Amino acid sequence: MSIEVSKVSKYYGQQKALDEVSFSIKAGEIVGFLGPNGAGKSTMMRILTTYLNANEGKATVNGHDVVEEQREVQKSIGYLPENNPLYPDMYVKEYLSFSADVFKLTDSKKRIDEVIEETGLTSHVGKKIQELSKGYKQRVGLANALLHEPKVLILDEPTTGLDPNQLVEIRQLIRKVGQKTTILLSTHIMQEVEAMCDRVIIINKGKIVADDYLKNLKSDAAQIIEVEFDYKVEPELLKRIDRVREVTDLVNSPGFIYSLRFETKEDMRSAVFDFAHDNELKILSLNKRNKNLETMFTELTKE
Ligand SMILES: Nc1ncnc2c1ncn2[C@@H]1O[C@H](COP(=O)(O)OP(=O)(O)OP(=O)(O)O)[C@@H](O)[C@H]1O
Repeated sequence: MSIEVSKVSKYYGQQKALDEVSFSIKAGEIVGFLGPNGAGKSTMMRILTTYLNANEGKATVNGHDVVEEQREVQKSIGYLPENNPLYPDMYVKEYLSFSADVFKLTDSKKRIDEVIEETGLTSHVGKKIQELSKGYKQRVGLANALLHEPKVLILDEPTTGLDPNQLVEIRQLIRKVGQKTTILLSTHIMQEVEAMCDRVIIINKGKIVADDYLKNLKSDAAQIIEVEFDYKVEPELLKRIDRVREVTDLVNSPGFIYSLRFETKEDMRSAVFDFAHDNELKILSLNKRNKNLETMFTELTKE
């Protein structure tokens, strides 16, 4: 296992930021660590990168204990912290050389050129970091995290503050890096996970509330049918349709539109047509969509 976390708890004073968190990540996986603000993502990442100690539980990275073998963990892990701390006055190459010295890399010149190439920084090496766009600053942060060829990369909200074009580029870069490296990345945006990850671990208020591969979560997704009738219908009546879980009267829309949520993979549109026929209603429009992962995330992390 690349990362193994077992019943880790962390307190800040009285506050429990992590509550018996357990998960394991196999070599080669790209895993999204998803949760709303304050869920405990950064705290977990700081524990894995040895910057913070847990109060209870055990965590290992590449088989090394994060408390007992900190040096070994640091050697085998690349970390891009939230807010990507860089030295704005340094030139890109100068900064990477400085980091390589800190890491005590041998043959650092060759390795620096490799990471510059890998992260698409070639045309920007002669620039000062402060002159770079946010997207290119993230590339420098990634290049820095990759310098010592870590087996595991930990990226804390790597795409925060990027514009849509930069977002696409950094996501592609992370996917590319993920072909050779195990990645755990945190975010509070579900689409982000869909764009980059094979698997998602959802954390809320310090507890893991879901941990699965995206392909499984997608196949479990329920369906939502939005239907417009020619007449007002009591939601209670709509709840009698077979397998309806929830009825929402979309009162803000013009017309009589209702959203019906079904917990089944079977296409339920014909049941809605039958309902309209039996109740002498006409269907003016009908729209079926699968419950997306965004909805699932909202449900799992609501107050
Ligand atoms: N140094 C600290 N001292 C006290 N409380 C802290 C400290 N760091 C984090 N916390 C609290 O612990 C909880 C978890 O915080 P953490 O930063 O790990 O969450 P997060 O999921 O990374 O959030 P965000 O997405 O906002 O970065 C929050 O309630 C936060 O206020």
